[in-house]
Amino acid sequence: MTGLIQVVGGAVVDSLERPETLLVARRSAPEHLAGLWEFPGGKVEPEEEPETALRRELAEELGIDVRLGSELAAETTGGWPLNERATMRVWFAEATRGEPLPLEDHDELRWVDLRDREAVLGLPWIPADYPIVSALLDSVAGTLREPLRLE
Ligand SMILES: Nc1nc2c([nH]c(=O)n2[C@H]2C[C@H](O)[C@@H](COP(=O)(O)OP(=O)(O)OP(=O)(O)O)O2)c(=O)[nH]1
Repeated sequence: MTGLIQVVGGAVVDSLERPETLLVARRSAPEHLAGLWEFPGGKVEPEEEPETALRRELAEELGIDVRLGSELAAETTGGWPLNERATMRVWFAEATRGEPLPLEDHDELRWVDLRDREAVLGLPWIPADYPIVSALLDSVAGTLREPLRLE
C-alpha cells in the first residue's frame, strides 16, 4: 500500500479503432474544481479493481456502459500524479450502451476534436490534467494510423 488515493479516469472516445473525438466533462463541484474540465471518473473503492471502479463511475456519472481499450501509459506505476495525495490511471473507453449525459458531478459534456490540439489544451482543465491530456493527444496522433489496442 502506498497510502495514495487511487483515482481512475475514462478517456471516452467515439471509436477505439478510429478515435476522432474525446468526451470531456465539466465539474460542477466542489467549489474549487467547479467549471474545470476533467476525465469522467473517480476514486477506486477499497477492494475494488481499478477497471471495475472506472466502469462504475462512468455508469453513475454518464449513464453509459463501456468497452475499455488500452491504458494511457503513465510515468509511474500508480498512474499520473494529481497532487501529493492522489494519482490517476486513465483508460481509453468507448460507450457500448447509452448516450453520455451529465447525470452526476458535471454540468456539461463536450465532444472535442482530437486533431485540434490547441482547442483541447485550451480548455480550462483541472491543472494536474494538462500533462495527461497532452500525452493522450500524442498517443492518439499515433493511432490515427494504428488502432488502439483492445482489451
Ligand atoms: N474524475 C477525475 N478526478 C480528477 C481528475 N483530475 C484530478 O485532479 N482529479 C481529482 C479531483 C478529485 O480530487 C479526485 C477525484 O475525486 P472525485 O470527486 O471525482 O471522486 P468520486 O467520484 O469517487 O467522489 P467522492 O465519492 O469522493 O465524492 O481527483 C480527472 O481528470 N478526473
